[in-house]
Amino acid sequence: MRIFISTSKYCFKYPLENVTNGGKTTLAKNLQKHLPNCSIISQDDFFKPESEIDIDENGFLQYDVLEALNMEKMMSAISCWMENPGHSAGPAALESAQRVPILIIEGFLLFNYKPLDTIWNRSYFLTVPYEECKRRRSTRVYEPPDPPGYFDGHVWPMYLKHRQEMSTITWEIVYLDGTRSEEDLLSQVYEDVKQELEKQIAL
Ligand SMILES: Nc1ncnc2c1ncn2[C@@H]1O[C@H](COP(=O)(O)OP(=O)(O)O)[C@@H](O)[C@H]1O
Ligand SMILES: NC(=O)c1ccc[n+]([C@@H]2O[C@H](COP(=O)(O)O)[C@@H](O)[C@H]2O)c1
Repeated sequence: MRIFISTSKYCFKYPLENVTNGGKTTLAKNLQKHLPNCSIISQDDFFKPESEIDIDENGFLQYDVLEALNMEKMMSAISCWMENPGHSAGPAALESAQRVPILIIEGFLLFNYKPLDTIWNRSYFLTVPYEECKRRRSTRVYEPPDPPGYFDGHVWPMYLKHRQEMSTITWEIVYLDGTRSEEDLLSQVYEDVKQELEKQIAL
């Protein structure tokens, strides 16, 4: 997850990322309930249609790679928000930390996409162990649904590859244990965002 809080003076953006089913959508929505001028952009909304997804030698659709996503379209959505952050923000927004526009970008492949590198206030990465991730994934139905063997044959190996690529990242990422309760995770990130807001407002 990445969070971006914005107006021309105060800009806050927060990316939130994790392995599939790590809980980023849940956390982003919980945060939105507590942050009055908060928008969410979800990477999941930018998957290409099935007909444009590559298939590997095992017949698995290659959904867990950047090429499966229309990232240009997602960047346009982010630019759009930045040009006009938070629909309800007027000049009064700048006087109150509560009303400062905030953008949360949540996705499972954000940190290895170079154009997104520079624009964040804070970056979060939710982790969950293999067994828990596999268990949570088995309860979800995607369109198209996962065929047998998909988690071990595509999803998890792609996640490990992505984590490997992340080892070269130099900016700070806050790692969150995705097995903690929703309330705990919300409270940690909310406090963090509040502090960041107060710091920015004081500048
Ligand atoms: N902190 C948590 N503890 C236990 N289960 C969780 C937690 N957060 C989310 N979940 C569950 O995990 C599944 C995936 O959550 P979701 O937020 O959609 O993950 P993601 O967006 O990372 O794929 C859902 O069934 C959700 O209820
Ligand atoms: N939204 C879609 O079109 C679609 C289709 C098939 C699989 N998926 C899965 O979505 C996952 C990413 O989303 P989550 O992080 O919400 O689980 C990927 O692991 C991918 O395999 C999405």
